[in-house]
Amino acid sequence: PRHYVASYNFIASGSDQLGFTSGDALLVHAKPSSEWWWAELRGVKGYVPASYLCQTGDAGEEDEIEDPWQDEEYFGSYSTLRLHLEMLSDRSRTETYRRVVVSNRASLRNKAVMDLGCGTGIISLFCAQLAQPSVVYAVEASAMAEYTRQLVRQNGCEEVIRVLQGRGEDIQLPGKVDVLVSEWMGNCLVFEFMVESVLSARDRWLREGGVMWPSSAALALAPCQAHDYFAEKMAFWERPYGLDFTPLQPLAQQEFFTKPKFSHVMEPSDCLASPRHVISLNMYTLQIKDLEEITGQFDFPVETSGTFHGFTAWFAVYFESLDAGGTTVELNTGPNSEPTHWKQTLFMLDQPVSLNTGSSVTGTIVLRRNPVWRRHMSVTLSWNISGDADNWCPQSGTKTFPMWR
Ligand SMILES: NC(=[NH2+])NCCC[C@H]1O[C@@H](n2cnc3c(N)ncnc32)[C@H](O)[C@@H]1O
Repeated sequence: PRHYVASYNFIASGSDQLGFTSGDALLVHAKPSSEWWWAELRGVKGYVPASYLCQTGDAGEEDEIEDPWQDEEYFGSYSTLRLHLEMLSDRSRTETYRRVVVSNRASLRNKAVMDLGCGTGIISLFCAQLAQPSVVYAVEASAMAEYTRQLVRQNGCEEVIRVLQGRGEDIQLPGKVDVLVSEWMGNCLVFEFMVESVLSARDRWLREGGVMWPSSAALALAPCQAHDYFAEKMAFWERPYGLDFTPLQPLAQQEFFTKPKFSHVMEPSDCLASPRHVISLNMYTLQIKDLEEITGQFDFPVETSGTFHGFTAWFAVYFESLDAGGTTVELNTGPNSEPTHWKQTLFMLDQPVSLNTGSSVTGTIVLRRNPVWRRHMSVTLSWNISGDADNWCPQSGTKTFPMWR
């Protein structure tokens, strides 16, 4: 963050704007655009007009406008093998995409396909190797694209696959495509918000009546116990080495339970109620503006008495057949399916609550996209425990988890 002083008064006109008086010292946290910056004044944050401010201290040295998509860091992370190895090593994920190609091989004949965010090109290679599309546009923004070209040649697919290095938003295709396939899913389905790039490519390049793979997506949720995680991060401070370290527990709650826990492996037996799909996305009708705030409702009848430590979330995506009436292929990242590299995401409550069968946990989940950092979001879970008269614990609560900003 950098210090600026206000040269003029500014009256805020939107709920997300920050008003100030000439002479105020503001802290600028981010510069998502050259017109509006994200700043703080006396603990309040909001958008401010950049032209009203001038830098204090080392004036003149203008720091670069930060990219709200953090594309340099994002695509940088995909230019090394680490993430590609993780994804390719995820057999459930990769075999599912292969199964989609194989079960649609006849209908893929002579079709034009776009593989958005192809990475090493695995999906494109499946298409060219296991079916006979007329062309596959393999689009990849990171430096990996150079190697993807080599892999295409190495596997004799250069007749069919054309690797285009660039962002899906920027590249030009010679024509529209019949199928838009992508592996865009992040934690809690939308983290990283690559889904926006997929929708942008759909609107630009998918022909009328073309097919989206995945065709739909769902976020699943369940109230759960997480005894191991709670013991490891919170109960630990009760009596380490015979000493009482409980004054550290508020710190532990802040440090370990404020953000969601990625890559959590939940046992099916940890579920206190049958998991539900709380959010469903239709990839044909979903609009980019819908991504700003996605809300789901839930009502979980408690089936297993136990300790309600938090909620666990995961996703499933569905690939409809190119043939009317053909079978839909599912990729499910939940605790009852083949493990995947996404595993599940655990949201820990501040205080565990004991739950008895007969009660129910009802409430909402809201995914709110970060207005400044466009690949980030927050998840707000609000719950109400009803139908358990003899329970003295707090009956309702709400908690907002940043992912990550
Ligand atoms: N499932 C995920 N969470 N990530 C897996 C796919 C991500 C791959 O798509 C590439 N990628 C991501 N966004 C884009 C984009 N807009 N244009 C081109 N390539 C992209 C990225 O460089 C990486 O190789």
